[in-house]
Amino acid sequence: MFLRAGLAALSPLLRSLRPSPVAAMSTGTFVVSQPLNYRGGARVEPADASGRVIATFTCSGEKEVNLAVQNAKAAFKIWSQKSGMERCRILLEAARIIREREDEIATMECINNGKSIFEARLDIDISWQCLEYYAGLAASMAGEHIQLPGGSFGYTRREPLGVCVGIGAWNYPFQIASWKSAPALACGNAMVFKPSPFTPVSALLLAEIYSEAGVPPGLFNVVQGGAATGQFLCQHPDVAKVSFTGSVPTGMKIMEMSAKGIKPVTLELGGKSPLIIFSDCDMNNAVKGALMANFLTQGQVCCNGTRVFVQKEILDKFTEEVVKQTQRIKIGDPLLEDTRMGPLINRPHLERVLGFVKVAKEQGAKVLCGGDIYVPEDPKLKDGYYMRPCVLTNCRDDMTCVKEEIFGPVMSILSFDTEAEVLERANDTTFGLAAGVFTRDIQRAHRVVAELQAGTCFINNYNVSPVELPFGGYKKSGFGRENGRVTIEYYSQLKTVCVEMGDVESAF
Ligand SMILES: NC(=O)C1=CN([C@@H]2O[C@H](COP(=O)(O)OP(=O)(O)OC[C@H]3O[C@@H](n4cnc5c(N)ncnc54)[C@H](O)[C@@H]3O)[C@@H](O)[C@H]2O)C=CC1
Ligand SMILES: C[N+](C)(C)CCCC(=O)O
Repeated sequence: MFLRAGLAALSPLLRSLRPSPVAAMSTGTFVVSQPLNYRGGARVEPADASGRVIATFTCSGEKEVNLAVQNAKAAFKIWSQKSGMERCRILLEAARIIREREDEIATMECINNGKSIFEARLDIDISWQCLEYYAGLAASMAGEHIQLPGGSFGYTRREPLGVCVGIGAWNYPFQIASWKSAPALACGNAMVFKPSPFTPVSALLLAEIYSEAGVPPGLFNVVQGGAATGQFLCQHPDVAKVSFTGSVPTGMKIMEMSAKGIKPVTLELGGKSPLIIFSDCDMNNAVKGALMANFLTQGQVCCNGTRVFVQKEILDKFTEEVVKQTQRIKIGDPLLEDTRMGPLINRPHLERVLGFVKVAKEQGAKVLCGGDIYVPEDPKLKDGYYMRPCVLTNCRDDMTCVKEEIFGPVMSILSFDTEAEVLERANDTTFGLAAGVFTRDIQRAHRVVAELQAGTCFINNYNVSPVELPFGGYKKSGFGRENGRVTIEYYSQLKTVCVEMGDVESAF
């Protein structure tokens, strides 16, 4: 059931883990027959005899989760003893292999998720850059030395946490596995990663690449499954930390389970981010920014700027240009070079997104383009989950399409008069993942982002993600950060060592 959904754009079947070379037209079929768990440095079938079979993979149960954690514990003993430089070399080698195999991995990701091959390549670039970045930081992880009276002193050691769990969403499968594992491994941890059951195949490639690069067997393991498998992982007593990307309701459950074991969590959850376009913006860039903020990965992006606030003076011109460019987006077979939008992740999600458009119309919004099913000319793709990207206008702040995360290609345009007014409206949400502002006035740009309640803000661009910059949310969009130097702190702990150089002055 799950797997069919993830690959439905091309075929419900999976044939071989290595995709056949892609010519001008997609073959439309893809079948995986190799095991999709990775434990102790090799592909394995889950040990659970009674596991529930979903398409071609078996959900991992408690026994398999235990085995994966045991393998990770054993590898942690070896890995955590290595110097930062040793870890750096291996991570750099893994980054090099990803780069070398970029086309193969991108093709796999495209089939895995349905995003265009063009975008999948960008995801793979960001992934190897993330490994390179944390490889570079591995050797500089250090504590401090603190002088105390009488020649005594203290020092701190930055130590790994142990076995970390990564639980991924389906929108950026390979990238999420990289964003979680690269800092974890750089800090000396081991990881058990559970991909979304909708996109199970690409994390395995990362596991094999880590092994090929020289990590000890068991350092990075993949267990397949859904909520039940995720729960076994979160509740496992030997798991030291959970890093999660997904929806707010699941994030709450993860936090609850982790609380019982006093485990730190990183939560990268959803959003309903504002993008504010002032009348003094560079119009071309603002229009491009609005498309970047809404239509990557078929709009299924947590940090998308889906509430586009446009200052009244330029509303008509901006809207006209956005609609023109949205209508030009090439939808279709994601494996073709000129495609920019593939299918949504599965049928229920497509119906959910179309449902949001329907409600928007009922509540008075006007559909300027798209918002309906798209049937590609290629007969092999006619049952795919395609929809045309949608631009809504006449929106009000109280409409469902403006309040709730749609997670699809639906942009809501709202108009505003003043800076103070737009700030209040932009912040009037329980989410706080990202926000953006387009203006030529630099004072205003910085003043506005200082007031925006969001963990990641963009000035005069949107949805770029250099790995050097921390990424994460405020409010219900979660906490903890991914990427950037700060993430080292989320995958390590500080030990204080107090050293006495004199005699013990006893109170007794
Ligand atoms: N922040 C983001 O990037 C994402 C947000 N979403 C939002 O969530 C909605 C639903 O998408 P889903 O894939 O169903 O997200 P989800 O939050 O249910 O699942 C994300 C991951 O958590 C796992 N999981 C689910 N329940 C769990 C539990 N009780 N314990 C441990 N792990 C558990 C899933 O198997 C998956 O690997 C989307 O429509 C979208 O609104 C979805 C994907 C990514
Ligand atoms: C790469 N980027 C910034 C477009 C999205 C990354 C966050 C996500 O997992 O949705």
